[in-house]
Amino acid sequence: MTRQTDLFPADAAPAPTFTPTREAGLDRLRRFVPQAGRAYADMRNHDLPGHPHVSTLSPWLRHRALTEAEVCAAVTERFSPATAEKFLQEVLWRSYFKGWLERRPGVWTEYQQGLKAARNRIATEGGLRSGWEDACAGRTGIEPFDHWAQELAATGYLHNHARMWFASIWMHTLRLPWELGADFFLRHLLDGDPASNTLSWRWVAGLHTRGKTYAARASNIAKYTGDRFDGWTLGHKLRSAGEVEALDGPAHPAPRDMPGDQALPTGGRIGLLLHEDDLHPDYLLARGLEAADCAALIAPTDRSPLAVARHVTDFTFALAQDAVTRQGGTGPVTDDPDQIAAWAEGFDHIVTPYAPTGPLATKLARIDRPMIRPLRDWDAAAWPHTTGGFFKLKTKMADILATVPQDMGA
Ligand SMILES: Cc1cc2nc3c(=O)[nH]c(=O)nc-3n(C[C@H](O)[C@H](O)[C@H](O)COP(=O)(O)OP(=O)(O)OC[C@H]3O[C@@H](n4cnc5c(N)ncnc54)[C@H](O)[C@@H]3O)c2cc1C
Repeated sequence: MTRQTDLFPADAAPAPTFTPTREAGLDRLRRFVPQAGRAYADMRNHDLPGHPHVSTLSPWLRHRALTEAEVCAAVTERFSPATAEKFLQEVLWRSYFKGWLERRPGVWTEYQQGLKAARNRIATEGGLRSGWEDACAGRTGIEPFDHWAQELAATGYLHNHARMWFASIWMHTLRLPWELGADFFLRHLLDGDPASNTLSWRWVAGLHTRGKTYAARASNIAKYTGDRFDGWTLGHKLRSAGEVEALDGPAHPAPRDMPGDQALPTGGRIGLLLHEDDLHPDYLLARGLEAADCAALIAPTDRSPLAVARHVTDFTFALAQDAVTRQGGTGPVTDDPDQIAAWAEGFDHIVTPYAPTGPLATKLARIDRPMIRPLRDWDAAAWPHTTGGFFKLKTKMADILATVPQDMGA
């Protein structure tokens, strides 16, 4: 998936690879843990070749092939929560976005409508279309931006700081609709997530924290990329902070109620349906689930109306297959809800992890069959505090970490 070009010199540290198994995720976690304390707090903002200062765990976390609880457990076994606070907070950002969107599913629909409108515009506005094509292909002439576009397409991953700079340049300097940028990310990121991606793009646009936008600065890019890019030239190409304006949009909808937990059935033949949003049924097994078989539903191609990168579909499929195999399952691993419906006929009950707002939940809803959807303790603890800003959730970190043993089924 990676390629060598001027932007990927042969002597640079190799890009991380993402093997689609839980074992590979656990191995990445074991190697990262010693760095999750002060080293992470000091260095996490540096976007350097090989990404040595961050965990690169997101492709596994996004699909819950590794869970937030077990990642936090591994880190807090080594460091006190105070020493690892920065890292633990980043994991909580994921829970914040997942809960925020779950409580306001209309924002996902609004994004999809915005994307449709933006695609209509590129069908009729030639200038916009070529600007969008150049941005996706990494040929805008803005050197770091072009590098990140190519890095994303080649590796399926971008550092958080690069994502922020990229999104800012996309909408504030290139003046492209933010929804097209969010779509470009979703089509290529192995960790592409309806909540983290949509809400992060909205945050850079000034739509999440209303009126507060993020401006990419040349000096900041130069500093945190190890001076790989010429900051002086870049400074003349980027719109300055004073020229960057927050976008306007409708007010946030009021949060809907928390989803309830559901008890496991006490008898009958049970089929366990895993899915791309939760591939590790540790909490269900700990609650006493005894399933006769296991299958998995995925929806990577539903991330976008455009073609989703092959590395995304392959990764998602293989990770789901790995999860079913680990459970000794013989059921289908598929993006076809009809196949799942046919498999489900062999059982009295279907149990499936609660699926949050996004393409998978939409697909799951097309299966005309009642399902039991237990909620993870982690989500049950975090999501009630996602009705406002991140700060509210951050203050609940100790309570959320307290759910780790139940969530992991320890
Ligand atoms: C415009 C934009 C789009 C993004 N799109 C996605 C996306 O589609 N999917 C996704 O998982 N993350 C997304 N993020 C958040 C973040 O960039 C990635 O989670 C992070 O870079 C993943 O790399 P890592 O595993 O090395 O992170 P680490 O720094 O090692 O953090 C550990 C874990 O914490 C979580 N995390 C860290 N930072 C954030 C954050 N800012 N928001 C939410 N969760 C976070 C991730 O699960 C990550 O694996 C986006 C950020 C921006 C600015």
